[in-house]
Amino acid sequence: MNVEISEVANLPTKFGNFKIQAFKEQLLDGCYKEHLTIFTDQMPEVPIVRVHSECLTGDALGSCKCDCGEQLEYALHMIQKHGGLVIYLRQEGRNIGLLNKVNAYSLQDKGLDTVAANHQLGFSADERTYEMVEKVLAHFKITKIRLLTNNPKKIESLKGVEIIERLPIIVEANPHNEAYLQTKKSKMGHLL
Ligand SMILES: Nc1nc2c(ncn2[C@@H]2O[C@H](COP(=O)(O)OP(=O)(O)OP(=O)(O)O)[C@@H](O)[C@H]2O)c(=O)[nH]1
Ligand SMILES: [Zn+2]
Repeated sequence: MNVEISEVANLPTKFGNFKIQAFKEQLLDGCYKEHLTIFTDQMPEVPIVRVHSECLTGDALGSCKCDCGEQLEYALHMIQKHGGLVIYLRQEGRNIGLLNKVNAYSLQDKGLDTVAANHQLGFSADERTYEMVEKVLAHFKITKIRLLTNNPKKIESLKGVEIIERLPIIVEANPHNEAYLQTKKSKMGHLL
């Protein structure tokens, strides 16, 4: 995997002061994906790590259809308090991309759930991979983590690191994401 790594820069936020560093992943087809790490100056020996997948609608637009935006805020808050890092992976729509995610949302408007909509479009329920996480953690010389997730598949998929503890990342449901969260629990095995 060919990865270009940026310098470290300061990022003051409403959650406190962080550092950021970008990782540009060269893909086989000549395209690239730019990921971001957001981390604290002080890092405990076993830091809290959140592997967050891009959700433009949830992270930036305040969408109520999912729990992504609130999970990101929770993660930044936790990391600011206890030390650690967020690995923000550009795997929009569980890696089907923004255009396909909007098509999936359109199918959900017609009654399909989040998994069935992906299948209808010819994708699996979750198309993400996590090789980048191994690369990032090696860069930070992190070998043991406390992982913020409810997703058992994510825990299984992370290689090259010892997950000392899983920390739940549960945010309150709302009328728009109740069915989505239920599907994540029943069809994708999320620990909700
Ligand atoms: N294809 C698709 N992607 C979605 C949908 N809703 C959210 N996403 C994407 O799902 C990703 C987040 O995954 P989640 O399944 O919510 O959570 P997770 O990261 O697997 O698990 P946690 O670590 O517990 O949060 C982001 O990339 C979102 O863009 C949807 O209805 N369809
Ligand atoms: Zn989302």
